Amino acid sequence: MENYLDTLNPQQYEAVTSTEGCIRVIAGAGSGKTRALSHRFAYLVNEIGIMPGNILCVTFTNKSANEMRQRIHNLTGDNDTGFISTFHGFCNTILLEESYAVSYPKNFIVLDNADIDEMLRMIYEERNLTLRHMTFSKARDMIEIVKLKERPEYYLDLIHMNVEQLKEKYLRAHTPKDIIFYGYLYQQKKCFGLDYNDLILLTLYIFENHEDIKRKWQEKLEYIMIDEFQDIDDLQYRLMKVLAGFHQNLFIVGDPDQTIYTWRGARIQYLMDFDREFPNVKTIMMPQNYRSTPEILNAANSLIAKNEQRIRKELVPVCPHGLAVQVHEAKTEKEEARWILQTIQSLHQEGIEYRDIAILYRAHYITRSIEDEFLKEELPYTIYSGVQFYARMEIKDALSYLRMIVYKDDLSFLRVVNTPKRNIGERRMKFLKNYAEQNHVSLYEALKLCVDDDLFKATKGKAFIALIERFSKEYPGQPVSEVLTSLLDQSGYETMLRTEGSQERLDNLAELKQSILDYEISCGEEADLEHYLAHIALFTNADLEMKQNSVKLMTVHTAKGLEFEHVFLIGMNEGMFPTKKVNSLESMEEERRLAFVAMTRAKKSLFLTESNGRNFDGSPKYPSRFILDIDPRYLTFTPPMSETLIEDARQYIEIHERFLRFKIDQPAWKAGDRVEHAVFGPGTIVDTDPLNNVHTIRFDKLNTERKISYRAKLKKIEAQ
Ligand SMILES: Nc1ncnc2c1ncn2[C@@H]1O[C@H](COP(=O)(O)OP(=O)(O)OP(=O)(O)O)[C@@H](O)[C@H]1O
Repeated sequence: MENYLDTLNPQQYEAVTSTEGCIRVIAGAGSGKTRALSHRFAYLVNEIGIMPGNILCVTFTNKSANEMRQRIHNLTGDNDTGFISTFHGFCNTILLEESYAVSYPKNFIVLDNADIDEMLRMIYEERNLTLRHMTFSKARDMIEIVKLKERPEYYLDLIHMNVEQLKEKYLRAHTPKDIIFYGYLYQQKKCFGLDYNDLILLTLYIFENHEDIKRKWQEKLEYIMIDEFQDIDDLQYRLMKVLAGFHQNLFIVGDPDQTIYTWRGARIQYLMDFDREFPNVKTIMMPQNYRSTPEILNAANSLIAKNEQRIRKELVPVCPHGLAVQVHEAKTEKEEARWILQTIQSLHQEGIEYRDIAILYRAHYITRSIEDEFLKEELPYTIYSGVQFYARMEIKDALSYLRMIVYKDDLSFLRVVNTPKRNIGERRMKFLKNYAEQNHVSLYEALKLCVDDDLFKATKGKAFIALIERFSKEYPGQPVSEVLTSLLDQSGYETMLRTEGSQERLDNLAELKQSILDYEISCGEEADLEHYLAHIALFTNADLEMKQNSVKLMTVHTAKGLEFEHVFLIGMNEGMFPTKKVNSLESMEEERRLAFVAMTRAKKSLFLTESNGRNFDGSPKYPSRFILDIDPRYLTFTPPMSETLIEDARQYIEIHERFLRFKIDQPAWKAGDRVEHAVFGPGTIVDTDPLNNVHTIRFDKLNTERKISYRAKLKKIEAQ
């Protein structure tokens, strides 16, 4: 049998066999990072004899964790694949053991967006807020920003305050922002719900305050490996440092050209400064690319070379030659979609499977015209990460039923008690809420205590309680997939969908059951219901298996880490890719890296498409600067682009670049600051919007507020 180590190139081999101390691998796209990581894990286990449970391998998504687990299983033959998870997933695992240290029960709930929305709904209802005050998605963003930036100590409230104290704080809040924020903390504490930030912060808190617990985990983790290190953020970095504090065996892999999460707090500096932060770091470079043809790599290399803030490195092709990268310019968006469809049809006629084709784009809205064409011609396609699969109504309902039989928590109760209808509508629910509040019991307990009252006579409350009690007793030891199947059947949920004729929803449930089966197979013994529920909130749409034989449509962010035989990168117009939102040179460089990530997903062929015409605001459409950045020797244009269009585009891009280069050398103003404007005189900053580079200022002499660009010179008026 071929030794698994023989499949590695010299750099990969070095990375795999350098086990002690701090190792940094700077690797290019498609250079076999995943291969290096999985083989290193296998090497530690097979050759050195390390126990898998003493290795932590951190991946960026659950999907990559699953893939990694599978690969490692194949290499080691061992069912115990140690800790392979995201940072959040790993904190979840730690908290399942240690949450008592912050007085949280073992059955805390990991909240996903839909849970948070459910809480927001309650808060809005209670405090008469409407979506006009803030949409749910803005409220979620606001909560995250407040947690990360404005009140980073918030978690101390969550840990030290009891429900009553948090409720006090919530009731005392009077601005919509405070009401929502404290309402959310109160709701969180009520059901011991934790969101992604809390998972990491609570873990860090426990480590900082409990030396024994910290030491236990540090000693356990003899080897730590981290993938996609270029996208690590502050909290994750802090956590990593603590975890590696004892054995100091840290292996990190990253590609500075693939940082695409700066907007979410990723700091590439951690990768670049790693050798200064840690002792005796060994750096290994992996430039060979095994994925793409030299034609694709030449084009990608010449694009990324345009970034100024960058360490120069080129991807070195290993694959044989293929076709040139094709650029297609269409007259309209509709024609662009039509061309894509026809090209896919002819690829298919040549024997290429639909599943090997991916369409990538910067933002979702662009898929509409593609979908129109595909639907007309019945070309099979799947959109990834549109509405999050796990956020779909029927999926949430099904998971809430599962959660209900384990946790009997209020959130799940609210979702399922009257779905299907059990005649427990608004009035009865209000009664239950009051009762629960006054008697300090959960809603489910309240129903159990009141079900014999007259108010509940005409309901199916009793049957619901019997169902939950029966399943609560019976689920331990049963496979999750079986529990779910009978629960959906006996609760009447599936019948309800069938009566409604919701075939799509039934199909989604079938998909969920399939994903649970896959989960059971990949997790082995750990696959009990509690474990499943503890991890489900961390799953995302991208984690679902991409099984169907259909063309895949997804954003470039979703495509990160994936590869496809044939890639169409579409909507390559100024304002779309790069997006309009770019407002600094740094974010333009991040945008270019994103285009680089997109191009390097392709193995055999790559098509870049764009269209003429006008944008929504009436301005003319230009081809993306990223197309013009690529050395034309590496592109074939079908049809050739008009010289005047290229000229106009270049002019537009030059002006835009000049604007981006314009340095804002102002002190950072904040709301409340008194400033002097050259024309309007003194005023007070009401708000500042760094995304659009604009302040809102109330000038003493004007009746209404003005939006003033960061470009305007302002002088500080010192307080008297
Ligand atoms: N030594 C090797 N010999 C042959 N093929 C290899 C070798 N190393 C990796 N490959 C192949 O190259 C491709 C890319 O590998 P992998 O997905 O591990 O890259 P990556 O560095 O994680 O990519 P990216 O960062 O772009 O997502 C895979 O198809 C893999 O099988």
